[in-house]
Order: sequence, then C-alpha cells, then structure tokens
Amino acid sequence: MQIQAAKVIVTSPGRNFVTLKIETDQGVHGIGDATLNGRELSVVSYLEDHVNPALIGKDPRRIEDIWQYLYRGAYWRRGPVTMRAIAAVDVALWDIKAKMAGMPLYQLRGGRSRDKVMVYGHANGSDIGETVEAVGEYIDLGYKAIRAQTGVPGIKDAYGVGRGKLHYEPADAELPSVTGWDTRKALDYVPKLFEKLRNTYGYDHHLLHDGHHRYTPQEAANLGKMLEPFQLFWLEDCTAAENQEAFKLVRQHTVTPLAVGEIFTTIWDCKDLIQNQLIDYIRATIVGAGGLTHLRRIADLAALYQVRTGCHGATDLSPVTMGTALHFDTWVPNFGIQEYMRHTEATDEVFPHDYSFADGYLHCGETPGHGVDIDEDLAAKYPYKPAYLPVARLEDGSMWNW
Ligand SMILES: O=C(O)C(=O)C[C@H](O)[C@H](O)CO
Ligand SMILES: [Mg+2]
Repeated sequence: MQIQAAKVIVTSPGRNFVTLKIETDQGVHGIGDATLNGRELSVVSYLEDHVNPALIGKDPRRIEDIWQYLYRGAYWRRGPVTMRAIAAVDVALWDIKAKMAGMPLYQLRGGRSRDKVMVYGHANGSDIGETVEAVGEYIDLGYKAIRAQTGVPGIKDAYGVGRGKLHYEPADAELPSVTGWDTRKALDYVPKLFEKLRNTYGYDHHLLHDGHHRYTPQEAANLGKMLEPFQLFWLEDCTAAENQEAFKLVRQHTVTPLAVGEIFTTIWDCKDLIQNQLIDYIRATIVGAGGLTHLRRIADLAALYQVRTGCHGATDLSPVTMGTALHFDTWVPNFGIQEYMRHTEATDEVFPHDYSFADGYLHCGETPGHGVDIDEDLAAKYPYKPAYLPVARLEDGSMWNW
C-alpha cells in the first residue's frame, strides 16, 4: 500500500482552516487539520514544500515510522509550525488506518472508556450581568460545564468577550487589532463574576475561567485564592508557562485546580508541570501537539501523576481536530473534559462530520475513521482571508500577553 498524493486545502468558511488530504493507491483517503491561527500559510508551505513530496510512495500504515521520520528527520525539533504539520499527517494516516480496518478510530486506541464526552462551552458578556445571563443560556442548552469570561470596566476588549452568543472568533482583522489589559481592574472584577454566578445558579454546574497568560505568578496565586469559595473546575493559563518553576508559587497559595497547555507542542513542554504535579489538567491537543500518536504519550505521562486531559477545542481547531479529539477522549482513561466552541454553519457544511451534541456531552460517531471529511467543491468557494489574533497593551502602551 502506498501514498499516492498529498494535498493541502485552504478554506475560509468564516475563518481560515488548513487541511491535509492524503490519498492512497487503494482508493482510501484520510484528512488531517493543520490550522495555526493567524500563521496559517507558514504551515501550508511547511507541508507543500517540505513534507508532502517525502510522503509519496511511503506505506501509510507505518504511522509511527512516518511520525519519527518527520520529527527526527527535520533536525529542527518542536515548534507550532512543525508540530501542526506532523499532526496533520498523523491524523490523516490514522483516519486511513481506521477506514481500512472498518472501525471508528477509538476502537484502534483500545475501545471505549466512557459512553460520552463532557464538554464545556464559552459564556461571555461585556459585563457581569451579561455573562451571568449567557451562563444561564448555556445551562438551558444542557451544558454541565461552562467557561465564564467577562468584559472588565476600564479594559478595552478584555479577552474572551465575543460578539455573538454561541460563536467566539478573535482572529478578525487583516492586521492585529489592539486590545487593553489592566490586572488591578481584572483582579477586582473577576471574583465578583463568580460570586454572582454561584449566588444565581448554585453549585450544580462546573465553572471554568481562562486567565490567558496575563497574570504574574503572584497575581495568579492571588486570583486562585480569591476564586476558591466558588469551586472552579479549573483556572486556565493563570500565568505564562515558559518559566514553569513559577507554577510552584501559584500552587503553594491556592487549591483552585489549574489547567495549562493549549500552546504546548510536545511532551517536553508538559513534562515538568506534570511530574511536579503543578497542574491538574493538561490542555495539549491533537492539532497542537503532533497528532494522536504524540498526544497519547502526553496523556499516559499525565496519568502517572493523576493529571487529567482537557483538550483545547476553540473554533480555530477545525472539525477534523474536534472529531479526532472525541475519539481520543472516548478512549483516554484519564479524561477530564473537552472544550467545545461551536463552529459556524458554513464551517460545518464544509466539514461534514458524524459527531453530535446532546445534554452537555459530545458523542463521537461510529463511521470508520475519525468521522470527518471535507467537501472540496464547497471549500473552494471560501478563499483564504488574512486574519490575525489581537495584541494586548497596557494603559501606558507597553505590550502585554494577549
Ligand atoms: O479556547 C481557549 O481556551 C483559548 O484560549 C482560545 C485561544 O485564544 C485561541 O485558540 C487562539 O487562537
Ligand atoms: Mg485558553
């Protein structure tokens, strides 16, 4: 069996997605997601110029060997561009293998560990009142877990505050737009949101919050401590995770559970936080961290330390990643939760898929493979549109973490 063709499809049904399609001499094809929000074309070039030519003629069943060939063979290791390209190849090959086996992907991983996958949705509003209302709408939709973000008086376009109710899309400008940040104001306002949420809806639902790398370790510890009475499911990216020693300070001061890892690209980024038990949930995901082959290693390491998974699932991860993540989530023993931001209808049409949402849970389908495909004719109707994530600046003009 041989790989006959590998092509990259760029489409923008509301936002940009990069998809790799691998075709075999047996008529079976597989697809993988290679989307890197705001830097999409760099992965297109990595695949078209440096990876795809080397795939032709290879045996698509040798997934592990091809993974190692692309990782070790590049010499230049890790990084978001390399690892997304590898992830796209890896997922397309697993799709092919599962289709050849006539099985849904989770069966090849070892079968079901659970019946359904608990997800969290994104509730946001321009102030506490609006966010409380948005959380209520998610509760009405059946969600068991909800991430709550609020605008903060005095901060221009605080992180996480979308324009629509169910869809949140920060990458919306041809050049990065400038948003603001002020830790003092956020530390005063955010705990009040969670107090109001618990007073309004009680403690039956899981609540989550994303600090989006903005607090210093001391400020993050302070926030975690102030949020303790409201029993969050997790506080995410409370401080930047380049210097992972910093998490010791956060951990010493708060028992609020911590989640990190949506920008991690390999097990090496996760290792110290996991082994030192400085986090409770690892957010690495299929497209970000080298595909199913590599994410499974991260999950197994995490299991040794009672760290659970919480795969990133924002809208910049295509339905291909969501479908594959759901097969992973259905199998992985140390599952925690799955993020689920709904894609737009146009995106769902371009990527027909068999997963479905009911009562706060996502269910992966039983179609052989990962259950997601791409309608190439429809995809061609939505050409690439440059779109960037915003940047953040403090009031005095200093650059800050977006
Ligand atoms: O979903 C989250 O937790 C995020 O932080 C979303 C990110 O801002 C988004 O994926 C960036 O492209
Ligand atoms: Mg996040």
